[in-house]
Amino acid sequence: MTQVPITLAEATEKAKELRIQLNQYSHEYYVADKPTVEDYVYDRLYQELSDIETEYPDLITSDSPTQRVGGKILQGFEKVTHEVQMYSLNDGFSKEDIYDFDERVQKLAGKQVGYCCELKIDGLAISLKYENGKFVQGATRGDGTVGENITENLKTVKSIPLELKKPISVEVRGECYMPKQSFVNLNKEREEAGQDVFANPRNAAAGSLRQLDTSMVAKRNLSTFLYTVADFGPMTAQTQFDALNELSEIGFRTNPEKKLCQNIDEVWAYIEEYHEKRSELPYEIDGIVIKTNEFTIQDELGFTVKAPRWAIAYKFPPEEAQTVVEEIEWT
Ligand SMILES: NC(=O)c1cnc(OC2CCCC2)nc1N
Repeated sequence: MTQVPITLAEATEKAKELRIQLNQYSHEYYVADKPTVEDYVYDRLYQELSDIETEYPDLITSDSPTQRVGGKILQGFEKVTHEVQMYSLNDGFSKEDIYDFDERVQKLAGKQVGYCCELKIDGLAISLKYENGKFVQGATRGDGTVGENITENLKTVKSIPLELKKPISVEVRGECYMPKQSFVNLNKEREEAGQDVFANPRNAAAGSLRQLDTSMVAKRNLSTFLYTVADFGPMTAQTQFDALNELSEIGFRTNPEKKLCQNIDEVWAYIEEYHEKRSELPYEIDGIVIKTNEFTIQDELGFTVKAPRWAIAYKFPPEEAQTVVEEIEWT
């Protein structure tokens, strides 16, 4: 047990200092993927904060790192109506589909347009709402109009900031996913415990977010990549590429592999590049998402009932079953 400051005033000051320091270390590790301290440094400061909060429970704040471990047992998930519909994507399966998409876009836009290309993360679409910089609501996509309130579960996902770098009110959307290695470890644990294993990381992420015991979610090492701004608040980006950078600046985790392509040939080259690199990535992708970069063009092209006209998802052919080469024990 570390020495707990004797006065409430000292404890209040020390708790605030520790929260800021721990949240910074957590951002570096879980959002920026650039940790600057060893785990034991984090753990020691965490223990100090936890001791102070145990001594002075009134000092616990919603953005304290101690709140990430969950521990609530939920009765169920309330419904949430998305003010801005969460659209799905039209799919393309061939080079021809992608070139046809480009032809349609150029015809509608009346000019050559640039595209923002993003890896298509194979997870679960989520929506995150912030008021004055504080995380206030997290929800699943559901049918695009009505989803489920999974705020308590998403609070345990370390890459989701509980407080933004600016006290702004925005709604953002992205993918919650389980890294490949976490999926392998989880299935190994489940197999050893005689439980059913998950078929793929996407199902494992979905199953984890449906847990009613939030401490279970905290242990599943889920992560996120954010890619859409539904309510811009004071955000100023005028293109998708800039929006991704702005999301990162205010504290969200975004995927670093994005590329701004000047024409569809560059888009196709990007698709081939990441079809090659797919197996090396620490998370599963099932394709590439191609979006017209300028928001003015997106506004011009608009949406069909279910999907934007200004985007298409190129789906990779299903991965050949990985032939696992068993290590032959040579006697
Ligand atoms: N799974 C993904 O990685 C992904 C999915 N969707 C989108 O954008 C859609 C969202 C609504 C209109 C375009 N982008 C992505 N990167």
